[in-house]
Amino acid sequence: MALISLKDVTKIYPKGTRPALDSVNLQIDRGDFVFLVGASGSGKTTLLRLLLREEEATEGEIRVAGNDLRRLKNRQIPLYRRSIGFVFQDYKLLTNRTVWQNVAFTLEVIGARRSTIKTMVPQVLKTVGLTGKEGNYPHELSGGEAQRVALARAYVNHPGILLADEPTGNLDPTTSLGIMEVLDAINRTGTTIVMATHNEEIVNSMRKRVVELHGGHIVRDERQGSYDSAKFFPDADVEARAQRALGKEPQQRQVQAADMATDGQFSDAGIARLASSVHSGRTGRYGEAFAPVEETLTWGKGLRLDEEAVREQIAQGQAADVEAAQVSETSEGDEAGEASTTQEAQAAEEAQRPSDAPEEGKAAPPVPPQKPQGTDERTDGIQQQARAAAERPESEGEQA
Ligand SMILES: Nc1ncnc2c1ncn2[C@@H]1O[C@H](COP(=O)(O)OP(=O)(O)OP(=O)(O)O)[C@@H](O)[C@H]1O
Repeated sequence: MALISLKDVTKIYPKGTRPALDSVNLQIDRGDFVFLVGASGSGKTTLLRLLLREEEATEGEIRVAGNDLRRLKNRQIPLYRRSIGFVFQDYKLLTNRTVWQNVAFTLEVIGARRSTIKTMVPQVLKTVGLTGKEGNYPHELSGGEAQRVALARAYVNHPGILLADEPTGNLDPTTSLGIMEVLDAINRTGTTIVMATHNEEIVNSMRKRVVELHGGHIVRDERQGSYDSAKFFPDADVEARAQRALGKEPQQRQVQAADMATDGQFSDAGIARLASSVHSGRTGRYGEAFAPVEETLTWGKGLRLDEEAVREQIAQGQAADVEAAQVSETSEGDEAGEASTTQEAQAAEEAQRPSDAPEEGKAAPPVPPQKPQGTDERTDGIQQQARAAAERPESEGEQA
């Protein structure tokens, strides 16, 4: 049975003029790595939000690891979400906590033992390449490092499923490569990954399953797919036609050259292709190999109900010890002039954990955690391959 299954799922937002998702059917197996692609507004984020149960489907059935999301009661949602890692484009780190504390927090709220935390946090920080940065606060990190903390936090309790919405959206090509290495390593431990992206370089290099949305419909589902933004961005199409009109062949897709440059040399061909492409210095249609997407993300703004639920609980005196943490997180977000972030909401909802705990037996079973299988070594291996690809003379790639 599929780990994730959507049957005739339609989502119409209260103010939506047309369905954000329209009769979507999708099955994702355990261990899959799925790229969700499609133009802005095609429904990628909506699909992820439905899986996280941040939004409810208007019609249709969604099952995740045996949970029928329609039947999930409000009090079961925090536990359900705890079994899913999620990563956003803009990190959502707790700004008043160090790298170590950000990662440890995820374990603390699920009641992990101090000794477990002491073992797990350094392991995961090593996996994402952040050893040595444990004491840094988020503002003392680069964008790539901050995203690695977000990944570490999403992964530290080895979720069966990791959802990522444009996790490389704000990052430069090399940093994006690092993030993809980590995601690839996480996927190899058995975690199912669903990642929304506009980044054709990544999709074309990694050759994973590609599910393409258009106007809320799935228009393509390929095992080892690619992504050609020319289909979605008229200017790219116009550019190609203009080149033809001038008697020039439009630029070869980078993936072909990258593919040939790395052919047969790396067991981890996807990352190696991406590394080769990134380090070749070739640029995409928009002048950058990894052009940042427009700031159109909507995901992560929908957890207010949970925050309300926490506030209510605090008011009822059920979580007096939680209040200080909740207030400090909220005021921090406010000080930054931002709406409270999903992570903060997650933190708040996680902070409910002690009062939730007795419910655990009744709640939907979490996605079985994945056992780490030498993630560190794999990541090291991938990094070595990436470095090797980076060190290869550029001319090789160009010749290919
Ligand atoms: N909270 C909301 N209320 C009303 N309409 C919404 C809401 N969130 C998204 N939509 C609409 O639903 C459609 C799908 O949006 P969604 O954010 O899922 O697209 P997307 O493919 O993730 O886009 P992007 O790549 O820009 O993030 C869009 O038409 C959008 O305007």
